[in-house]
Amino acid sequence: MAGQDGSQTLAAAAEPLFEIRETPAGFLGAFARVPIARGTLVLDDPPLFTLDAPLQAYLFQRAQSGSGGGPTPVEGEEEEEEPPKTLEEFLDKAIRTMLSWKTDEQRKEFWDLANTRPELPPAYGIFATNAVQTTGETGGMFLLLSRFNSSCRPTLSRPAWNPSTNSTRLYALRDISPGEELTWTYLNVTFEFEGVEARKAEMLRVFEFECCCEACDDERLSAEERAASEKRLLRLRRLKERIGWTEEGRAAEQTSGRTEVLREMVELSRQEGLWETADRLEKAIEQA
Ligand SMILES: C[S@@+](CC[C@H](N)C(=O)[O-])C[C@H]1O[C@@H](n2cnc3c(N)ncnc32)[C@H](O)[C@@H]1O
Repeated sequence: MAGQDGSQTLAAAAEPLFEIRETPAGFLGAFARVPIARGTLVLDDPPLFTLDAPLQAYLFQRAQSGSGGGPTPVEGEEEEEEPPKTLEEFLDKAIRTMLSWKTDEQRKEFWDLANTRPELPPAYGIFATNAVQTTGETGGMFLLLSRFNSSCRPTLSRPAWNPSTNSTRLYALRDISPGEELTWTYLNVTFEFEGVEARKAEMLRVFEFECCCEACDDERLSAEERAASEKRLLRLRRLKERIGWTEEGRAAEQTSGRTEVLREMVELSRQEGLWETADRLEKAIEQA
């Protein structure tokens, strides 16, 4: 797909790190083209535009109350269109305005993105399907990041907004082989659930899709692997409860056996493919 490979993102790399192509599930995703070492900056993507939700809600309210949603139009440039009746229509219009400032190619790439929210006005539907938080309640629309799928065993870190480069970044959590899918976890709490079904239900509730990643899809996971995964997740959850992560729990951090519990959690996280969790737990051991 034109303009949708890693060469755009990391111009310094000798070869593009990834390509965008169809996944076995039939939608698009990002795949490693070359071996990628753990810790590599895989994506550094500036937003096409951002949308500040509270500001937009405020402007919509102002427009509704008749105090105007923007500057007073000059003679001959009054709005001819019907004013938006709902916040969704208002946001859709704001997005279309921002798109009008972009190039034809950028607009095309935006309109080609996935839209799993057909109940919404179309530009806002694309935004709702793909946007990722930058800071506070601001959502960023990223043309490349939007092609990266979710996995409950992600190969990449969660998007980190970098205010100095005005871009969001993804790093490799482990060594990645050519052909492997590059994913991050849309849900940040992969072992907070009473098993895989509860996690899938939460994905459906929050993101409105049935997760078919390698950790969730029964077609990609044997019954034994699934049972082992369930067992690990449950054990992780129990151990986490035992040592506690609240301020209260921290007070009890030095209780005997805590380091052993953390070590067991690191091992279980690695076996489960939760590399970021394993790293965080290792840091906690170092700091103890
Ligand atoms: C940000 S887009 C990712 C790229 C998208 N697959 C595409 O074709 O452009 C998010 C959408 O991709 C799909 N998706 C991402 N991760 C998924 C997963 N683990 N299981 C099922 N669908 C997923 C969902 O439809 C979701 O709304």
